[in-house]
Amino acid sequence: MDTVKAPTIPQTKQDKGEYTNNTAAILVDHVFLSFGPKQVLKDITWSVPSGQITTLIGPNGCGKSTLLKAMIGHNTISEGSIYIQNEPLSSYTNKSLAQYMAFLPQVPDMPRDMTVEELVYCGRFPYQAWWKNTAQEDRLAVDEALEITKTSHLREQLIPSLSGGERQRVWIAMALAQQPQLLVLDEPTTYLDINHQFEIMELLKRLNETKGLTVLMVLHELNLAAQYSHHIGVMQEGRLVTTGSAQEVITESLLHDIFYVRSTIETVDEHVYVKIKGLCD
Ligand SMILES: Nc1ncnc2c1ncn2[C@@H]1O[C@H](COP(=O)(O)OP(=O)(O)OP(=O)(O)O)[C@@H](O)[C@H]1O
Repeated sequence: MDTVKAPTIPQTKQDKGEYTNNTAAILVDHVFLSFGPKQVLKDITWSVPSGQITTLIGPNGCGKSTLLKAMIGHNTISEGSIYIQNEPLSSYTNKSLAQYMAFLPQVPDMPRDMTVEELVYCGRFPYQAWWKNTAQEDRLAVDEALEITKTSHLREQLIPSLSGGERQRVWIAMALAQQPQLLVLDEPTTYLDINHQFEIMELLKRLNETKGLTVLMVLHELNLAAQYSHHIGVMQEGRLVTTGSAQEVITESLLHDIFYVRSTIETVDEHVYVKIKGLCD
């Protein structure tokens, strides 16, 4: 590992002592990213706290997926630095990174002729080596992942035959078989009905609470983001415009300025509920 350590990033929340660099799962330091002449990420500095659920929100095309992929090394940044657990991202091998984090893209490639069990076994790839027999550990990890995601009964079923909700749980099972400390998901509730959206959120919450899994995701549904996130980052036109708890971040004026909608925000027992009334005039 490289000896370069992550810098101290003065952000409002960190200044308040709410979390520190020591607990940063990922730290983004003055990151810029361009695709050809198009600058998509503009001077982003952010710390994703370990052991928490962090969500990135923002309008279509503002750069959320691009930032997410940059944070896990799938997009090459033009300027700035990214640190994973205080070590430069560049000091990780693909394998060591895959043992630390699992990534679920927005639309994962769908293997046509694989069963659920075979797919979940793919999550064990980072642990395989020719000199090691990991069969027993692999089986335990796969069984546990299937059990946690309530997909054991689907073991023998082919992936294309699953419903949207089942498929999403199976992808999460594959990610869990990877035994990551950090799970990164790009819009995990897309295409799911409201019941299955909550089911996925409850699963992530349970994993966070019982296994200490750090979760970083992109969500469009503001009520889910508000209800399930400890920490929220808001993007607009390639910039991270604000970060904080749902109560701090999700306000009527923010929804007006960022999404151009009129809303009412209600807080009940410290939970934030968003009611969208319509477009701004
Ligand atoms: N590989 C690429 N090459 C060129 N432009 C890209 C590439 N990937 C993303 N972009 C552009 O970068 C901008 C941000 O895209 P990104 O997917 O990060 O937005 P997003 O906030 O995740 O959007 P959405 O909410 O619609 O998924 C868009 O204008 C997109 O066209």
